Amino acid sequence: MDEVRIAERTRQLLAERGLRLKKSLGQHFLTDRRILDKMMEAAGLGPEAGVLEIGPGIGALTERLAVEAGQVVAVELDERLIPVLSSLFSDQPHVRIVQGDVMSLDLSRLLQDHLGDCSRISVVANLPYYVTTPILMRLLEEKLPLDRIVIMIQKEVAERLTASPGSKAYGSITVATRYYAETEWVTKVPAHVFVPRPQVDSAVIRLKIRQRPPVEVRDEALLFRVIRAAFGQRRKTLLNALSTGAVDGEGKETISRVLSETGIDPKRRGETLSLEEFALLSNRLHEVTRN
Ligand SMILES: C[S@@+](CC[C@H](N)C(=O)[O-])C[C@H]1O[C@@H](n2cnc3c(N)ncnc32)[C@H](O)[C@@H]1O
Repeated sequence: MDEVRIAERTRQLLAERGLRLKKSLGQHFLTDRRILDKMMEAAGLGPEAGVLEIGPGIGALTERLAVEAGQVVAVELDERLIPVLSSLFSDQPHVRIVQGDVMSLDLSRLLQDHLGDCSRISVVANLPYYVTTPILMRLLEEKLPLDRIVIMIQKEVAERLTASPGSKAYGSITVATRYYAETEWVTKVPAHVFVPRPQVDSAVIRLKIRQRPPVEVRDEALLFRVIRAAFGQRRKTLLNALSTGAVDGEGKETISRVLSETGIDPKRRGETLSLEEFALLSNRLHEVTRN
């Protein structure tokens, strides 16, 4: 089906059910088959693969996942969409629809209950934009048994997640994400392929979850505090940004010593540091402040 026909079908389905879309829930439905093709290619599914979809809407992506994956569990917050989804997949027992908020559900349990028999599990989703970052950080920080995450998100956020050190888009979320996953750009998605059309462009990115972090870190929580502090005051030098007490109350003297011992120029700005340098810094800080 081409884009215009899918868009028509989407509008018709919504009209038949008397559904008015909720902007507050980020309800923009995808109508472009070629974008779905690219998402499927990036996800590399198969009969042994299980998929968690977040926000199935009226099932544009779910229909493709049902064909390409062995098991699918799709979590939708909007109760009004559940009957639409249930009737669409009533004869496909390998697709389970769960009503709930992905931010409060027990995801580890959900994956175990529905996808426990799959040899690998991916998240594939066109995420609601108002809650993209919290969802992504939850998926990563909980260390769920995931292999890949293929998500459509706001283009600016995709640029942040795939940015290089020193670039304008590089931020604390770039570094934090890199600790858990290898992040790649898949494709840009123009606003006109959605019904209704959002105000911003989107993009699809892929995260390959790492078996183990690429750097050795003594204290993960401290690493993330250092990253947040360094980016919290982007205009300041590293020495000044980290000496405001934001990292465990440490003052200028300790921070200066740690920077000199790790060979990191105190005049650099936080946004130029790589994950490896943040790890070096937080490990040294851990040693110095522990003794
Ligand atoms: C951008 S739409 C994607 C719809 C569909 N997957 C598509 O591609 O056409 C996001 C969907 O996420 C749902 N949603 C919003 N917040 C949610 C949450 N906290 N938990 C689960 N689903 C949510 C919305 O109701 C909406 O259906």
